[in-house]
Amino acid sequence: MNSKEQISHDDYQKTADWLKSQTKHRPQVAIICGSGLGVLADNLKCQDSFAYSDIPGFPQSTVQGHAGRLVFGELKGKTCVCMQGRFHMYEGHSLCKTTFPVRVFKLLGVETLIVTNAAGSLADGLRPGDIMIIKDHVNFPGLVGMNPLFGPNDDKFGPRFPAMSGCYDKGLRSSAMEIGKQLGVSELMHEGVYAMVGGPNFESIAEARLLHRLGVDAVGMSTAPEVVIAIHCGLKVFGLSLITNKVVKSYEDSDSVNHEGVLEVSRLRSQTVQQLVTELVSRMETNNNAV
Ligand SMILES: O=P(O)(O)O[C@H]1O[C@H](CO)[C@@H](O)[C@H]1O
Ligand SMILES: Nc1nc2[nH]cnc2c(=O)[nH]1
Repeated sequence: MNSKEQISHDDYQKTADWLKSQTKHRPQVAIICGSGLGVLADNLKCQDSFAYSDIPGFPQSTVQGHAGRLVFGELKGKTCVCMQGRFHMYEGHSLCKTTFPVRVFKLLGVETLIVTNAAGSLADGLRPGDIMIIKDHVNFPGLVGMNPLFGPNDDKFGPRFPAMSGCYDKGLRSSAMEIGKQLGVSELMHEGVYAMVGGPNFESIAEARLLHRLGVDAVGMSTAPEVVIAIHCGLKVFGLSLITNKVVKSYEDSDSVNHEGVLEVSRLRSQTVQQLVTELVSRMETNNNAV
Protein backbone atom coordinates (compact mmCIF):
# COMPACT_ATOMS: atom_id res chain seq x y z
CA MET A 1 0.00 0.00 0.00
CA ASN A 2 1.27 3.45 -0.84
CA SER A 3 -0.19 5.81 1.77
CA LYS A 4 1.44 8.80 0.03
CA GLU A 5 -0.30 8.15 -3.29
CA GLN A 6 -2.07 11.29 -4.53
CA ILE A 7 -4.99 11.45 -6.91
CA SER A 8 -5.45 14.73 -8.76
CA HIS A 9 -8.74 16.59 -9.11
CA ASP A 10 -8.52 15.84 -12.83
CA ASP A 11 -8.40 12.10 -12.17
CA TYR A 12 -11.68 12.22 -10.22
CA GLN A 13 -13.16 14.48 -12.89
CA LYS A 14 -12.14 12.13 -15.72
CA THR A 15 -13.96 9.23 -14.08
CA ALA A 16 -17.02 11.40 -13.37
CA ASP A 17 -17.03 12.64 -16.99
CA TRP A 18 -16.72 9.10 -18.32
CA LEU A 19 -19.69 7.97 -16.21
CA LYS A 20 -21.71 11.00 -17.36
CA SER A 21 -20.99 10.04 -20.95
CA GLN A 22 -22.23 6.47 -20.32
CA THR A 23 -25.46 7.08 -18.38
CA LYS A 24 -28.21 9.67 -18.36
CA HIS A 25 -28.73 9.19 -14.61
CA ARG A 26 -27.56 12.11 -12.46
CA PRO A 27 -27.61 10.67 -8.92
CA GLN A 28 -28.62 12.59 -5.80
CA VAL A 29 -28.00 9.68 -3.45
CA ALA A 30 -25.08 7.22 -3.33
CA ILE A 31 -25.30 3.90 -1.50
CA ILE A 32 -22.28 1.80 -0.54
CA CYS A 33 -23.25 -1.84 0.02
CA GLY A 34 -21.49 -3.68 2.83
CA SER A 35 -20.44 -7.34 2.76
CA GLY A 36 -23.30 -9.46 1.41
CA LEU A 37 -25.58 -6.41 1.03
CA GLY A 38 -25.32 -6.01 -2.76
CA VAL A 39 -29.08 -6.64 -3.06
CA LEU A 40 -29.58 -3.02 -1.99
CA ALA A 41 -29.19 -2.20 -5.70
CA ASP A 42 -31.95 -4.61 -6.78
CA ASN A 43 -34.80 -2.13 -6.23
CA LEU A 44 -33.31 0.45 -8.62
CA LYS A 45 -35.45 0.96 -11.73
CA CYS A 46 -34.10 1.70 -15.24
CA GLN A 47 -30.67 0.44 -14.28
CA ASP A 48 -27.38 1.27 -15.95
CA SER A 49 -24.69 -0.96 -14.55
CA PHE A 50 -20.89 -0.93 -14.95
CA ALA A 51 -18.28 -3.46 -13.89
CA TYR A 52 -15.58 -1.66 -11.86
CA SER A 53 -13.03 -3.12 -14.30
CA ASP A 54 -14.63 -1.08 -17.12
CA ILE A 55 -14.63 2.27 -15.26
CA PRO A 56 -11.49 4.35 -15.87
CA GLY A 57 -9.63 4.98 -12.63
CA PHE A 58 -11.78 2.67 -10.48
CA PRO A 59 -10.06 0.19 -8.16
CA GLN A 60 -11.11 -3.49 -8.26
CA SER A 61 -13.02 -5.42 -5.60
CA THR A 62 -11.22 -8.50 -4.34
CA VAL A 63 -13.43 -9.57 -1.41
CA GLN A 64 -16.12 -12.27 -1.56
CA GLY A 65 -19.57 -10.70 -1.16
CA HIS A 66 -18.47 -7.51 -3.00
CA ALA A 67 -19.51 -7.99 -6.64
CA GLY A 68 -17.58 -5.03 -8.10
CA ARG A 69 -20.38 -3.26 -9.96
CA LEU A 70 -21.65 0.31 -9.99
CA VAL A 71 -25.40 0.49 -10.55
CA PHE A 72 -27.32 3.66 -11.41
CA GLY A 73 -31.12 3.84 -11.28
CA GLU A 74 -34.28 5.37 -9.89
CA LEU A 75 -35.47 4.57 -6.38
CA LYS A 76 -38.76 6.02 -5.17
CA GLY A 77 -38.39 9.21 -7.20
CA LYS A 78 -34.70 9.74 -6.40
CA THR A 79 -31.81 9.00 -8.70
CA CYS A 80 -29.28 6.76 -6.98
CA VAL A 81 -25.91 5.20 -7.60
CA CYS A 82 -25.11 2.02 -5.75
CA MET A 83 -21.70 0.44 -5.16
CA GLN A 84 -22.09 -3.33 -5.14
CA GLY A 85 -18.77 -3.80 -3.44
CA ARG A 86 -16.49 -1.44 -1.59
CA PHE A 87 -12.74 -1.15 -1.23
CA HIS A 88 -10.96 -1.92 2.03
CA MET A 89 -7.58 -0.76 3.23
CA TYR A 90 -6.54 -4.37 3.96
CA GLU A 91 -6.92 -5.26 0.27
CA GLY A 92 -3.82 -3.14 -0.27
CA HIS A 93 -5.56 -0.08 -1.70
CA SER A 94 -4.25 3.29 -0.56
CA LEU A 95 -6.88 5.19 1.44
CA CYS A 96 -7.39 7.64 -1.41
CA LYS A 97 -8.16 4.70 -3.75
CA THR A 98 -10.44 3.20 -1.09
CA THR A 99 -12.46 6.41 -1.04
CA PHE A 100 -12.04 7.32 -4.73
CA PRO A 101 -15.72 6.71 -5.64
CA VAL A 102 -17.00 9.11 -2.96
CA ARG A 103 -15.33 12.12 -4.59
CA VAL A 104 -16.48 10.93 -8.00
CA PHE A 105 -20.04 10.84 -6.60
CA LYS A 106 -19.63 14.41 -5.36
CA LEU A 107 -18.63 15.45 -8.89
CA LEU A 108 -21.70 13.65 -10.25
CA GLY A 109 -23.93 15.86 -8.06
CA VAL A 110 -24.62 13.42 -5.19
CA GLU A 111 -25.87 15.16 -2.01
CA THR A 112 -26.26 12.24 0.41
CA LEU A 113 -24.11 9.19 1.04
CA ILE A 114 -25.57 6.05 2.62
CA VAL A 115 -22.91 3.69 3.96
CA THR A 116 -23.72 0.16 5.06
CA ASN A 117 -21.48 -2.52 6.51
CA ALA A 118 -21.35 -5.87 8.22
CA ALA A 119 -19.96 -5.57 11.73
CA GLY A 120 -19.30 -7.57 14.88
CA SER A 121 -20.98 -6.50 18.10
CA LEU A 122 -19.24 -5.63 21.36
CA ALA A 123 -22.28 -4.17 23.13
CA ASP A 124 -24.22 -6.86 24.99
CA GLY A 125 -27.57 -5.61 23.68
CA LEU A 126 -26.60 -6.06 20.02
CA ARG A 127 -27.33 -9.51 18.61
CA PRO A 128 -26.54 -11.02 15.20
CA GLY A 129 -29.26 -9.87 12.80
CA ASP A 130 -29.73 -6.53 14.58
CA ILE A 131 -29.35 -3.23 12.75
CA MET A 132 -27.25 -0.51 14.35
CA ILE A 133 -27.76 3.00 13.04
CA ILE A 134 -24.32 4.59 13.30
CA LYS A 135 -24.37 7.68 15.49
CA ASP A 136 -20.60 8.18 15.50
CA HIS A 137 -17.39 6.37 14.64
CA VAL A 138 -13.88 5.79 15.92
CA ASN A 139 -11.51 5.85 12.96
CA PHE A 140 -8.62 3.89 14.48
CA PRO A 141 -6.38 4.06 11.38
CA GLY A 142 -7.17 7.79 11.16
CA LEU A 143 -6.12 8.35 14.78
CA VAL A 144 -2.62 7.16 13.93
CA GLY A 145 -2.28 9.12 10.70
CA MET A 146 -3.75 6.70 8.16
CA ASN A 147 -6.31 9.13 6.85
CA PRO A 148 -7.57 9.56 3.28
CA LEU A 149 -7.08 13.33 3.71
CA PHE A 150 -3.37 12.82 4.36
CA GLY A 151 -1.22 14.92 2.00
CA PRO A 152 -1.86 18.26 0.29
CA ASN A 153 -5.45 19.41 0.75
CA ASP A 154 -7.65 19.66 -2.34
CA ASP A 155 -9.46 22.92 -1.55
CA LYS A 156 -11.92 22.30 -4.39
CA PHE A 157 -13.35 19.43 -2.34
CA GLY A 158 -13.17 20.92 1.15
CA PRO A 159 -11.16 22.52 3.96
CA ARG A 160 -7.82 21.39 5.39
CA PHE A 161 -9.32 20.69 8.83
CA PRO A 162 -12.87 19.37 8.51
CA ALA A 163 -14.97 18.92 11.67
CA MET A 164 -16.24 15.39 12.29
CA SER A 165 -18.66 16.16 15.12
CA GLY A 166 -22.19 15.35 14.03
CA CYS A 167 -20.94 13.54 10.91
CA TYR A 168 -23.89 11.10 10.86
CA ASP A 169 -26.95 13.22 10.09
CA LYS A 170 -29.33 13.42 13.04
CA GLY A 171 -32.47 13.84 10.94
CA LEU A 172 -31.71 10.76 8.83
CA ARG A 173 -30.92 8.77 11.98
CA SER A 174 -34.26 9.53 13.59
CA SER A 175 -36.06 8.95 10.30
CA ALA A 176 -34.46 5.47 10.11
CA MET A 177 -35.54 4.61 13.67
CA GLU A 178 -39.08 5.72 12.82
CA ILE A 179 -39.09 3.62 9.64
CA GLY A 180 -37.89 0.61 11.65
CA LYS A 181 -40.97 1.02 13.86
CA GLN A 182 -43.27 1.27 10.87
CA LEU A 183 -41.73 -1.83 9.28
CA GLY A 184 -42.43 -3.69 12.55
CA VAL A 185 -38.75 -4.34 13.27
CA SER A 186 -38.17 -1.97 16.23
CA GLU A 187 -36.76 -4.85 18.27
CA LEU A 188 -33.88 -5.08 15.75
CA MET A 189 -33.11 -1.37 15.72
CA HIS A 190 -30.37 0.29 17.79
CA GLU A 191 -28.08 3.29 17.64
CA GLY A 192 -24.39 3.05 18.44
CA VAL A 193 -20.73 3.76 17.82
CA TYR A 194 -18.89 1.94 15.02
CA ALA A 195 -15.12 1.52 15.09
CA MET A 196 -12.98 0.86 12.08
CA VAL A 197 -9.92 -1.32 12.59
CA GLY A 198 -7.45 -2.18 9.83
CA GLY A 199 -8.13 -5.94 9.57
CA PRO A 200 -8.05 -8.32 7.82
CA ASN A 201 -7.87 -10.51 10.92
CA PHE A 202 -10.81 -10.45 13.29
CA GLU A 203 -10.19 -9.27 16.88
CA SER A 204 -8.23 -11.13 19.52
CA ILE A 205 -10.07 -11.41 22.84
CA ALA A 206 -7.82 -8.75 24.44
CA GLU A 207 -8.50 -6.39 21.50
CA ALA A 208 -12.24 -7.04 21.78
CA ARG A 209 -12.16 -6.21 25.50
CA LEU A 210 -10.19 -3.05 24.83
CA LEU A 211 -12.67 -1.86 22.18
CA HIS A 212 -15.59 -2.64 24.48
CA ARG A 213 -14.02 -0.64 27.32
CA LEU A 214 -13.45 2.26 24.98
CA GLY A 215 -17.20 2.51 24.31
CA VAL A 216 -17.29 0.89 20.88
CA ASP A 217 -20.59 -0.87 20.12
CA ALA A 218 -19.70 -2.53 16.81
CA VAL A 219 -16.47 -3.10 14.91
CA GLY A 220 -15.61 -3.54 11.24
CA MET A 221 -12.88 -2.85 8.69
CA SER A 222 -14.42 -0.13 6.53
CA THR A 223 -16.71 2.90 6.38
CA ALA A 224 -14.84 5.55 8.41
CA PRO A 225 -12.53 6.70 5.54
CA GLU A 226 -15.53 6.95 3.17
CA VAL A 227 -17.36 9.07 5.74
CA VAL A 228 -14.35 11.34 6.34
CA ILE A 229 -14.10 12.04 2.61
CA ALA A 230 -17.86 12.53 2.28
CA ILE A 231 -18.00 15.04 5.14
CA HIS A 232 -14.92 16.84 3.82
CA CYS A 233 -16.69 17.51 0.51
CA GLY A 234 -19.98 18.49 2.12
CA LEU A 235 -22.12 15.37 1.67
CA LYS A 236 -24.82 14.44 4.16
CA VAL A 237 -24.11 10.98 5.60
CA PHE A 238 -26.26 8.15 6.90
CA GLY A 239 -24.65 4.90 8.09
CA LEU A 240 -25.84 1.54 9.33
CA SER A 241 -24.14 -1.62 10.53
CA LEU A 242 -25.79 -4.98 10.12
CA ILE A 243 -24.61 -6.98 13.11
CA THR A 244 -23.43 -10.31 11.72
CA ASN A 245 -21.68 -11.80 14.76
CA LYS A 246 -20.80 -11.24 18.37
CA VAL A 247 -17.14 -10.45 18.90
CA VAL A 248 -15.75 -13.01 21.35
CA LYS A 249 -14.80 -11.23 24.59
CA SER A 250 -14.42 -14.18 26.96
CA TYR A 251 -11.63 -16.75 27.21
CA GLU A 252 -14.33 -19.30 28.14
CA ASP A 253 -16.21 -18.74 24.88
CA SER A 254 -15.29 -21.20 22.11
CA ASP A 255 -17.23 -19.33 19.37
CA SER A 256 -15.25 -18.15 16.38
CA VAL A 257 -16.08 -15.80 13.52
CA ASN A 258 -15.41 -16.26 9.81
CA HIS A 259 -16.30 -14.34 6.64
CA GLU A 260 -18.71 -17.03 5.38
CA GLY A 261 -20.74 -16.68 8.58
CA VAL A 262 -20.72 -12.89 8.17
CA LEU A 263 -22.06 -13.20 4.61
CA GLU A 264 -24.72 -15.70 5.67
CA VAL A 265 -26.21 -13.36 8.31
CA SER A 266 -25.98 -10.40 5.89
CA ARG A 267 -27.97 -12.28 3.29
CA LEU A 268 -30.57 -13.42 5.80
CA ARG A 269 -31.25 -9.82 6.87
CA SER A 270 -30.61 -8.10 3.53
CA GLN A 271 -34.31 -7.77 2.62
CA THR A 272 -35.02 -5.85 5.83
CA VAL A 273 -32.02 -3.56 5.26
CA GLN A 274 -33.22 -3.07 1.67
CA GLN A 275 -36.72 -2.05 2.85
CA LEU A 276 -35.26 0.34 5.41
CA VAL A 277 -32.89 2.01 2.93
CA THR A 278 -35.58 2.24 0.24
CA GLU A 279 -38.00 3.96 2.60
CA LEU A 280 -35.27 6.27 3.91
CA VAL A 281 -34.41 7.35 0.35
CA SER A 282 -38.08 7.86 -0.45
CA ARG A 283 -38.44 10.27 2.50
CA MET A 284 -35.21 12.18 1.81
CA GLU A 285 -35.36 15.79 0.84
CA THR A 286 -33.05 16.44 -2.07
CA ASN A 287 -32.22 19.51 -4.12
CA ASN A 288 -31.69 19.01 -7.75
CA ASN A 289 -27.99 19.65 -8.09
CA ALA A 290 -27.75 17.70 -11.35
CA VAL A 291 -24.45 18.53 -13.07
O1 LIG B 1 -17.34 -3.46 6.12
P1 LIG B 1 -17.83 -4.41 5.10
O2 LIG B 1 -17.39 -4.06 3.72
O3 LIG B 1 -19.32 -4.65 5.19
O4 LIG B 1 -17.13 -5.83 5.41
C1 LIG B 1 -16.97 -6.39 6.70
O5 LIG B 1 -16.98 -7.79 6.51
C2 LIG B 1 -15.62 -8.26 6.27
C3 LIG B 1 -15.30 -9.31 7.29
O6 LIG B 1 -16.20 -10.37 7.24
C4 LIG B 1 -14.71 -7.05 6.45
O7 LIG B 1 -14.39 -6.51 5.19
C5 LIG B 1 -15.58 -6.11 7.24
O8 LIG B 1 -15.22 -4.76 7.10
N1 LIG C 1 -13.21 -6.26 12.63
C1 LIG C 1 -14.35 -6.94 12.43
N2 LIG C 1 -14.99 -6.80 11.27
C2 LIG C 1 -16.14 -7.49 11.11
N3 LIG C 1 -16.98 -7.53 10.08
C3 LIG C 1 -17.99 -8.36 10.40
N4 LIG C 1 -17.80 -8.87 11.62
C4 LIG C 1 -16.65 -8.34 12.08
C5 LIG C 1 -15.94 -8.46 13.31
O1 LIG C 1 -16.31 -9.20 14.22
N5 LIG C 1 -14.79 -7.74 13.43
